[in-house]
Formats: sequence, C-alpha cells, structure tokens
Amino acid sequence: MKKVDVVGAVIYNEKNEVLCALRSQQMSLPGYWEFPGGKIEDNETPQESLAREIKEELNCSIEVGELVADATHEYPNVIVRLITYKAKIIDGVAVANEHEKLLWLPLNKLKELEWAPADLPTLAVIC
Ligand SMILES: Nc1nc2c([nH]c(=O)n2[C@H]2C[C@H](O)[C@@H](COP(=O)(O)OP(=O)(O)OP(=O)(O)O)O2)c(=O)[nH]1
Repeated sequence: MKKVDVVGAVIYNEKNEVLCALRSQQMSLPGYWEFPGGKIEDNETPQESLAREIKEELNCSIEVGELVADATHEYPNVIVRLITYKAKIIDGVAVANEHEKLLWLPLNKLKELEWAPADLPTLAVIC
C-alpha cells in the first residue's frame, strides 16, 4: 500500500487555543478536522515542510517548536505517518486558502470535533 510521511502543525495562540482546520470537499478525507500541514518532500526536513505548507495553506509564517507526536495510521487506501510539532505564528494571520474552515479552540474543546483518525495520538498528547 502507498505510504506517505505527513507533517502537521499544532499552532497555539496567546490564549493557548489551538488552530483546527476542516478538510474541504476538494481534499482527501473531506469533512474531517486536522492539523494543517502536508506531505514531506524528499529534499526537506519535516520542519521545512511544515513552514512551507503553512505558508501555502494559511498564508502566514510560523516558528516550529517541539515534536508532539509521531504515529502511523493505516487508512483503507493509504498508510499515513503523521509527525506533529508545536508551532506559533510569527508573521501574518491564518486564513483558509485550501481548507473549508479554520477554528481556534481551547484544549478542553478539541475532542468535540471529528478529527482525522491519524490525528488521535496527537490529541491524546495535548489534551
Ligand atoms: N495535513 C494533514 N494531513 C493529514 C492529517 N491527518 C491525516 O490523516 N492526514 C492525511 C490526509 C492525506 O491523506 C495525507 C496528506 O495530507 P495533505 O494535506 O498533503 O493532503 P492532500 O489533500 O494533498 O492529499 P492527496 O489528496 O493529494 O492524497 O495525510 C493532518 O492532521 N494534517
């Protein structure tokens, strides 16, 4: 089966809320919430991929911090290794260039959303 390495950002704001992104109908896994990010390309470190993907998807610059989780999930058609990092916005404001919706939520509300299954280990670490 196809295997992809994906990096996701757990972006905190000054109120300790986390940025949640809803996958659109044009994406795979539509209707699931995720940590914004994407596939790691061959010539990149995970941190470089993450900064690039966030610039593309959210139009802002981040500083990438510590690793949160590194876990592999087997979907029916693809195996996703999702590596997540803490991050904060250092320039600009997050806007949804590709996602259906963005939401800043406090940690105690995160589990109310329907997350992509690969994201559950990250949620278990942060809330
Ligand atoms: N960016 C991101 N992707 C995630 C998360 N959880 C999760 O299962 N994924 C999956 C969805 C995709 O199958 C894969 C790669 O993400 P991507 O953001 O590049 O997705 P994509 O729409 O370009 O993927 P594709 O349609 O080209 O296959 O990882 C997450 O929290 N963030």
